[in-house]
Amino acid sequence: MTTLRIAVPNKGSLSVPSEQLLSDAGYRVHRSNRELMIDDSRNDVQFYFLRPRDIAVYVGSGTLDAGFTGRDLLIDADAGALEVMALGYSGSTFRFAARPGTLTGVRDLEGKRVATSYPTLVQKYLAEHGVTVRLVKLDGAVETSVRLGIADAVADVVETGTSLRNSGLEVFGDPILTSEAVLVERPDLDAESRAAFERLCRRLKGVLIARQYVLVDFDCPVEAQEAACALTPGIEAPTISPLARAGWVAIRSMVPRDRAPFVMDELWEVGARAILVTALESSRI
Ligand SMILES: Nc1ncnc2c1ncn2[C@@H]1O[C@H](COP(=O)(O)OP(=O)(O)OP(=O)(O)O)[C@@H](O)[C@H]1O
Ligand SMILES: O=P(O)(O)OC[C@H]1O[C@H](OP(=O)(O)OP(=O)(O)O)[C@H](O)[C@@H]1O
Ligand SMILES: [Mg+2]
Repeated sequence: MTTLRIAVPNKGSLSVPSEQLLSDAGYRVHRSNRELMIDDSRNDVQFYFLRPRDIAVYVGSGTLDAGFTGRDLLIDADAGALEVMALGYSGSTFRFAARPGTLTGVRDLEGKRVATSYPTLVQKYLAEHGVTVRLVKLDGAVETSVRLGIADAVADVVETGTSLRNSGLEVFGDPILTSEAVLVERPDLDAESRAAFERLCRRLKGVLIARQYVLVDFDCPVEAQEAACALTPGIEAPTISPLARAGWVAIRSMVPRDRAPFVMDELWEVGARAILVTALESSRI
């Protein structure tokens, strides 16, 4: 059995939720003493804890088989790692920003000084739009650069927008990118590693689906069965079981978590009773 070598962020926004996802998927990933590597031999996996920015470099070069990173970091690394699955956390947009009223679109940036810690991502976008700028490469706290006079605009990660507001800046133009945490793979996985990697993907997907859905059980008069199933089509199809009460059936189905309260109201309206919602721990769909 081959051992899959996986890169996990050692700090920053991606670190805790990546560890949580792996742990929920049954992997032993928790570091008690800031270990640099954990050998989860029961699952034939080794976890390497690396700087988020470096993960796509290790995976792109084939040194490690897979990794957890951000889509923006992946594109900025431009190292050949491939996005396989969006993971639904550490969401952000990547935007241009400047002093309010000074710039309105990407074309206004021609010849201007643009500060960023994602130079490759920004250059790629500007090249696609035929715009040439003077890039100012910074390590962080990019928003401060305009006030200090080193740049005319910034290109940076925006989550809540608080950092921009606090620096007196405003986004302009279209979003450069919508980002979230992603699972990446090396470009040349061999057949044996691929089988192990696909097992990892199934496990992660199982947890992501369990987070997105709840299980809804309810009793339903036979004459309302069709209307109830239309409200709860599930992923495949609802399960219908006989009930020890003439004229009634029991129905079980998966419902998107954020829709559950509305579906419960609508089921009640069509005559369903004893409506129960249960959280899922994991799944294999
Ligand atoms: N509020 C946020 N600030 C920074 N990055 C965020 C935020 N929300 C989501 N992200 C995503 O997290 C990744 C950046 O992680 P990284 O660890 O480099 O920066 P960080 O979370 O700001 O940590 P630090 O600056 O403390 O090192 C990117 O994919 C980015 O899109
Ligand atoms: O839209 P917001 O919710 O304000 O989040 C986005 C900001 O957070 C991050 O900065 P961080 O605090 O990590 O500092 P850094 O720029 O030095 O990494 C990021 O670089 C943005 O500046
Ligand atoms: Mg940061």
